[in-house]
Amino acid sequence: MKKITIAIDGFSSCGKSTMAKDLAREVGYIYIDSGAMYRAVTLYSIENGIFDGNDIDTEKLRKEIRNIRISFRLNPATGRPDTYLNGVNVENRIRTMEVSSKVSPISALDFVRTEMVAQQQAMGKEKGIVMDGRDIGTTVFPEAELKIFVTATPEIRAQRRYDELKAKGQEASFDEILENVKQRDYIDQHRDVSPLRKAEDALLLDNTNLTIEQQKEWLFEQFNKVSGIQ
Ligand SMILES: Nc1ncnc2c1ncn2[C@@H]1O[C@H](COP(=O)(O)OP(=O)(O)O)[C@@H](O)[C@H]1O
Ligand SMILES: Nc1ccn([C@@H]2O[C@H](COP(=O)(O)OP(=O)(O)O)[C@@H](O)[C@H]2O)c(=O)n1
Repeated sequence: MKKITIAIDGFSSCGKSTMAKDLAREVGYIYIDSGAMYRAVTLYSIENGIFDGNDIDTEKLRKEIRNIRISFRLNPATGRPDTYLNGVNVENRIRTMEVSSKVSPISALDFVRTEMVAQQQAMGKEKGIVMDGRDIGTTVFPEAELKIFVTATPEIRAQRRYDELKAKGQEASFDEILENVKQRDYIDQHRDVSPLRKAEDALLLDNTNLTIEQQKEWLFEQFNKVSGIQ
């Protein structure tokens, strides 16, 4: 069967990467978490003096962006890819609230997006890829054969992220997470470059009332329909 490209976009913390990873593993495709790439650039910026409070030294980041190398390697213990920043595993460090609170302004910078989109398109050259993010169906792979746009209520999304952080033993406040989810949605939807929006040809999935298993089944059905006619 011919390999296709699958783009999964949508709002923060609604389950995009969970369904994308499951599908990729099942059908033997590559999975790329594009949000992890923006999070890695944000971590780099925090650790390299690019932030002064919430102010970003954009000129410094512009000079350094080409030296920020992001890659993914399978973690045999979890069976999932870990994110590497310049060769160092940063999977846990990119998931903190500090990174979450700074990632959307970094992602709004045009030169950051140009670099990340180029890296993402190179990763998907051979097809057989599932990528999730905010602009995959609109900008990174506008020709993707299967496009999904996922949403759920902000409260449900915040609860899911809260449960996840708690399960990992991280300090978390539900109110702070809800505020962050809403703030990121707003910035992501209103930025000038590649704002978060549903591609016209994307299928809409509201998974507020779906379990992980139900949404996985739904995605498989869509995959089988589309890949069957390629
Ligand atoms: N349908 C669902 N019901 C309950 N929890 C879910 C569902 N889908 C995903 N989750 C959980 O919600 C959290 C956020 O999911 P994730 O896939 O990381 O979202 P996203 O990639 O959209 O930010 C994870 O802890 C995941 O296990
Ligand atoms: N393709 C993408 C993916 C993420 N992002 C940015 O990166 C942030 C983190 O993405 P993420 O997918 O890790 O977000 P979560 O919903 O998983 O928390 C988003 O809020 C966006 O600001 C983006 O701009 N474009």
